[in-house]
Amino acid sequence: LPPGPITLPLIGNIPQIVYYSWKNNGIVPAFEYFRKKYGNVFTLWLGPFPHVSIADFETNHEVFVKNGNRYKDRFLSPIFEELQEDHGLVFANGEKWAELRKFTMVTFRNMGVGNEIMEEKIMEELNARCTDLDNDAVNGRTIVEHGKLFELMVGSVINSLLVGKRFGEDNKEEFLHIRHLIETSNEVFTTFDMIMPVWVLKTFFPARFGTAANALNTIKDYLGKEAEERFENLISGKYVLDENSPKDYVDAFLVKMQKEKDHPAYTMKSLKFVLSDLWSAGHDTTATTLISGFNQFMHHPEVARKCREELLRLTDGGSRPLSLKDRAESRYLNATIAEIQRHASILNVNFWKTSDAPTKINEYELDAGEILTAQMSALHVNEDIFKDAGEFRPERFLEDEKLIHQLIPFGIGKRSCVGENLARAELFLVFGNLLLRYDIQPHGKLPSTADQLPFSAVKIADTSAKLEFIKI
Ligand code: HEM
Repeated sequence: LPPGPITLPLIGNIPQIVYYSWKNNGIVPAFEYFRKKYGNVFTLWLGPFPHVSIADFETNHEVFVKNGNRYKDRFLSPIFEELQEDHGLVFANGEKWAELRKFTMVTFRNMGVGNEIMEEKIMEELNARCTDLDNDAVNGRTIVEHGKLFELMVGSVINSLLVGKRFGEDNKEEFLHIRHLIETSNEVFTTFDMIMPVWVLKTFFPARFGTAANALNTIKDYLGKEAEERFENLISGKYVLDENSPKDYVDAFLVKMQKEKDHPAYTMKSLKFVLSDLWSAGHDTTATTLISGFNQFMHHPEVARKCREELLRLTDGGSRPLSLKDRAESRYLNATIAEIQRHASILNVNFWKTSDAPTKINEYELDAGEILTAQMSALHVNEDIFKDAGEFRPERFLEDEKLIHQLIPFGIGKRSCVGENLARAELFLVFGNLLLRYDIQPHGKLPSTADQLPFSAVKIADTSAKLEFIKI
């Protein structure tokens, strides 16, 4: 195995991980400490299990892209293996997962490239939120809790793309209910539940196991109810599918279901799991990136100003909205979004992958079944790649145009993000058009740009401050 700290019997490197996380104030700085000491590929033992982290681009590319077929399996925690029954996209492996991943990517691509549904839905949502902001303005200023604004906006876009319904004033409660279900489920699943064998949970903690199972089923059933209704209407002839132009993800899935009647991936049960995964994986990630970005702008108004200058130039002084067609020419905005994503690096600890055959990484020969991961957050603070990594400086991507290829906020290889195209479109259109329409300033205290949960697996942005949106 690649080098790492000295391991102790049974507890492995847990004492060192805890100590260096505490000393450096977070898991990511602890990873950077280990990387500097042991190299870009290092092993940490979680109890009796070794984990190999890869924190540079070249090795990640070699392992997860060039030899990607060997690393397509996600390491699944026993409770997820039991509850997901190999359904869905995030906590599943095998042929059904591969088929659904391909279908989802093609469907999103068709929505984006073929007929621009994606851009239309994002802009419809953005325009509706801007109308609300303008209606609430007092003396041209609207005070906004930006955490809530972006959570609702992103939730609306996903819901609209998946089941064709955005959240307006009349059905905002539905959004809050979905948020509540996802938050409850996040609270229910602790590290303890993730590592315990299912028989232990079922035998000694049956109530706890029941609560976890219930939380997952409730989300799935709630998010799947629109699809269920549509399916029933389709069977009874009340709903007619347009095969050539499905209006959302559920339509596309139902078309496929009719064509592939015997395929185990295309069933109503499978659809419910997929909808739930797309919602959960696509919501917090995108909303957190938007919130982190605006928090950065409050500390770096000169960056917001430079983006605006570029956008005004591209849109003839703001006489039209920014569109995805402007992407190639928005060099400064693209560099800024890259720097926002580098700092926002959603996962402090990336999902683990297992290899299905013995492999060689650099000079190390790894057995089949070893656990590996592209440790993205560690890569994004790797000083050998991103000099002065703690600084927020979009210019770094303009000074060295190849640098952007070393940034992997959506992961790398066969398990990289399925929603990357959608997320990139959302980030570009929302950041760009809001900067074009509003001068945005802090209201009261400045939001923090630091991760609010540096000891957890997922990053959380500061949503406690308020912002002022001043129409330009
Ligand atoms: C800025 C926004 C987003 C970021 C930073 C992000 C990041 C990621 C990352 C890091 C992974 C795991 C990669 C790995 O295991 O190595 C992932 C997986 C995934 N993401 Fe995203 N994501 C974003 C938005 C979305 C959206 C909008 C959707 C869908 C609507 C989505 C759906 C998924 C799914 C389904 C997976 C699992 C893919 C698989 O295992 O095959 N994500 N994402």
